[in-house]
Amino acid sequence: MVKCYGRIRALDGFDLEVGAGEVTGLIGHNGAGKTTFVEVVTQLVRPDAGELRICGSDALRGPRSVREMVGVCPQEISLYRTATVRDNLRLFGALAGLRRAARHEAIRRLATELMLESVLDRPVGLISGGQQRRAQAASAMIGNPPLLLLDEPTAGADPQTRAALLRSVRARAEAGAAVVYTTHYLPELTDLAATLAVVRRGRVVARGEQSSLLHGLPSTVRLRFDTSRPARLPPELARRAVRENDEWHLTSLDPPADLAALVAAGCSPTFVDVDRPGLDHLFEALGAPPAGNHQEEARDAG
Ligand SMILES: Nc1ncnc2c1ncn2[C@@H]1O[C@H](COP(=O)(O)OP(=O)(O)OP(=O)(O)O)[C@@H](O)[C@H]1O
Repeated sequence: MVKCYGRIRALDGFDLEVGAGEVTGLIGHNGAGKTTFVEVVTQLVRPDAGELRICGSDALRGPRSVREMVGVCPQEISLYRTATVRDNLRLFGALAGLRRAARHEAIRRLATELMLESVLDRPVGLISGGQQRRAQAASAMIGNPPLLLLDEPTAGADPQTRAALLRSVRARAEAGAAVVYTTHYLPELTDLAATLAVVRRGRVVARGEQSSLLHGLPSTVRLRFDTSRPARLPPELARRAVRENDEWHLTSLDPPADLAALVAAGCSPTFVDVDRPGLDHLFEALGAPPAGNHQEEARDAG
């Protein structure tokens, strides 16, 4: 798929397939093209080239019913602020083709699932940001669409809101929905057992299970030693270690082996913790520019 804005190639050969029941984490730096992809799938933006298939049907040229197969939770809250949460959900339920009784039941179920019962009859503009996020997610899920697109649904959410949203997303995937989940936060994708699609400069540059994409990337082993005696790391480890205040940070592909080597050299730490490789390591390994580098992305695209 291709989408250009003047000289910027926001999508430049973007190719992604997500199976029923699969949660795919769409990750990438700011400006990589994630939101543009979501906008194309929800038909807010028309691509310059490419095709979009939803449940096997051509969504760009097909009937409206194909477009109704997508539930979307955009980055910005897009509910009617003066209407109550219940009325918003009724409207989205009707748009998704639910009849009155089914709508009523779906609102009851989602309100429980997303902890919205106490605010159902309050105007959206008067509830908290976290409650608005949950209401937004409920509006995307109400018709049980086979494809769910969630663009940073937990941005700014407190732990309780985050947990409720993640539970709901998992339940939708277990019920068979294909879910595309955009986030800058890898632990959420671990909680969702999501596969990853790493986006860079308008295309998917890495795709697969988290474990396989993170395999072979180094961990950081954090070590502290008895402050009364100077730590003497074996030279092979010292080359890979940096000191930060009272901690040593050791880059390691095999933390157990490195710890064994430390102890064998008579250098026993008083504290050990291992930071597993995360998104930063993955981006680094893929050679992406530093986070938030809009200008570089835009310039390189031009
Ligand atoms: N309407 C538009 N007009 C011009 N350029 C645009 C428009 N929308 C997006 N772009 C450009 O397209 C590129 C991709 O933007 P997009 O918003 O898809 O990135 P993103 O991966 O969603 O970023 P973020 O993580 O910041 O949300 C960027 O260079 C952006 O500036």
